[in-house]
Amino acid sequence: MPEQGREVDAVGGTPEAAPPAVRVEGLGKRFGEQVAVAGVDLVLPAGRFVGLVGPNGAGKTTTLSMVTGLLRPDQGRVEVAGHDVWRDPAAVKARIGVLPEGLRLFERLSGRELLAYTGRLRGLPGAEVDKRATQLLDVLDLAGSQHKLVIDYSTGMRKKIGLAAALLHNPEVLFLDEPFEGVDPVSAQTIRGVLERYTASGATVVFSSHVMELVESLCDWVAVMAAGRIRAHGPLAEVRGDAPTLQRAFLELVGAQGRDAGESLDWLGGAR
Ligand SMILES: Nc1ncnc2c1ncn2[C@@H]1O[C@H](COP(=O)(O)OP(=O)(O)OP(=O)(O)O)[C@@H](O)[C@H]1O
Repeated sequence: MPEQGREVDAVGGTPEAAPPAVRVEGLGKRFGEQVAVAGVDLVLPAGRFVGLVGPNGAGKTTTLSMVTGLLRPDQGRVEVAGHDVWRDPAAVKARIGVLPEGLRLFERLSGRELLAYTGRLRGLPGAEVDKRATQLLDVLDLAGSQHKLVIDYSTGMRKKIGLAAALLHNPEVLFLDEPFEGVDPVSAQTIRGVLERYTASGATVVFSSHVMELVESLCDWVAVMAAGRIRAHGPLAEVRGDAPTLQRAFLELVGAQGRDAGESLDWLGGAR
């Protein structure tokens, strides 16, 4: 598939019996004249920490929205944990947790109430919801703010309560759009710990990010997207190839090496 760019590995040793966490075939979406996703084929094996990276406007959010059942594709199909997202949405939604971009929460609930409500919507028994909510609030350092209304939360606190809500039912696959944006370094470290523990238990995390160092240090599987297409995907080491860092490999893959870094802004800076 030359138009899909280089596929650097097969499914990475996942046993035949276990369905991949995500299987995407011929996925496409356009908004008027703008092609946001231009026919993506992608297989993400289960149990991995997957990073979806790409420049602004590459189509990451549109892809994640279609994969998680939030946006209907124009073409193609998506399976998550072996279930078709658009034919069997209830089965998929029971198995996934989502932290979308521009997270919309029930603003007039407190953090604790939001988790109680989410847990009950997920069909968990009340006592179990309370137990898990207490643990998540504690681990994510939100216990002190649990009775504050969500509308009064900071950006980072909103990410953390959104993450707690997405994890509450212990999903098989967790999708996170820019989970570390607006999160302070201490909280980022906490979130990392939670996610590492979660994937170590066999679950899958798929997250989008612009921060290559973060992706390099967290992920064992990477998909690089540009202009609506997958440029490369596979184990981190293979996508990085001979490049010294993922950042360098990324710049080469998306064709941004040597781009004019502001030389044309001859009026900027200097003496007035
Ligand atoms: N609702 C929409 N209406 C019109 N165009 C859209 C819409 N959503 C996305 N697009 C366009 O589709 C393309 C892909 O956008 P998308 O948000 O998926 O990119 P992204 O990789 O998530 O970018 P970023 O890293 O900046 O968040 C862009 O050109 C964007 O302008």
